[in-house]
Amino acid sequence: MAELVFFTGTMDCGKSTLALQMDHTHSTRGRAGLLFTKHDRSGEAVLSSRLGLTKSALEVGDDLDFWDFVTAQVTTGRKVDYLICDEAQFYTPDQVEQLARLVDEMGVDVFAFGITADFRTELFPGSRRLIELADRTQQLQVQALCWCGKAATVNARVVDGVMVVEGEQVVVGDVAGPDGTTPLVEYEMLCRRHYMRRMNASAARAQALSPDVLPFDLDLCPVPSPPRSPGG
Ligand SMILES: Nc1ncnc2c1ncn2[C@@H]1O[C@H](COP(=O)(O)OP(=O)(O)O)[C@@H](O)[C@H]1O
Ligand SMILES: Cc1cn([C@H]2C[C@H](O)[C@@H](COP(=O)(O)O)O2)c(=O)[nH]c1=O
Repeated sequence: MAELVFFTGTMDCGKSTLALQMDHTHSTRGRAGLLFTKHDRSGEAVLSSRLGLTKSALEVGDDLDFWDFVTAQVTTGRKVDYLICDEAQFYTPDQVEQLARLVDEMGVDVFAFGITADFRTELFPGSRRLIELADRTQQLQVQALCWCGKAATVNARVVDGVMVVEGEQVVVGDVAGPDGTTPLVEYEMLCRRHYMRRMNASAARAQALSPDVLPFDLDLCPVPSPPRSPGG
């Protein structure tokens, strides 16, 4: 029975690696698949893992109709057993519905990979529809960690070193601005507590070094006595 599965987790938890592994596993058993991605950080029409593996893929534009595309392929004699859909948070809800239809009416397995929520902790529209429609939503096993050591659950956006909670929903990560310089937009995975306190790693370091927050318990931190005057 074909399935629509949504593999999810924070950024940097191994989703694209798993996407490439699943493609490998299925294709080496003679199954025919198509790979799709959208706004991969390595560029257009490529599915890349931080572990270094990359594979060419079809870039998903907002006007792509998965149903029309795949049924056209099948009509011309191409076998399509499964789809690998990376960065699926960026797909439109309509596209997610087309994927579900391919599962139900064409028996095509759809393996979708993506983050659920943006840097404001709001669901991406594509991810919301996937959660609503998937046969299974599976959390990846390798969790990213917050700087404090706890499991990270939130993708925070950091612009020029400072965590922000306002801005465009879609900004591909780890890129300099259009002029190639600033602002540098990065993402940092945080636990909820530190996200709520707006405390990413550099803010925590700055606070630890600040004299304003040095401990003020006299037993733990005695005030040094003034120097004794000679002969006094
Ligand atoms: N040099 C490395 N050695 C081992 N694992 C690495 C290395 N660099 C990144 N990783 C692992 O790669 C995973 C991120 O891979 P990727 O598939 O690109 O993530 P995602 O698609 O979820 O953003 C993380 O689990 C990270 O621990
Ligand atoms: C939180 C958040 C992320 N993005 C972008 C940044 C990356 O390009 C992708 C996630 O890719 P990954 O393979 O899971 O690392 O999403 C964004 O555009 N907006 C956000 O709020």
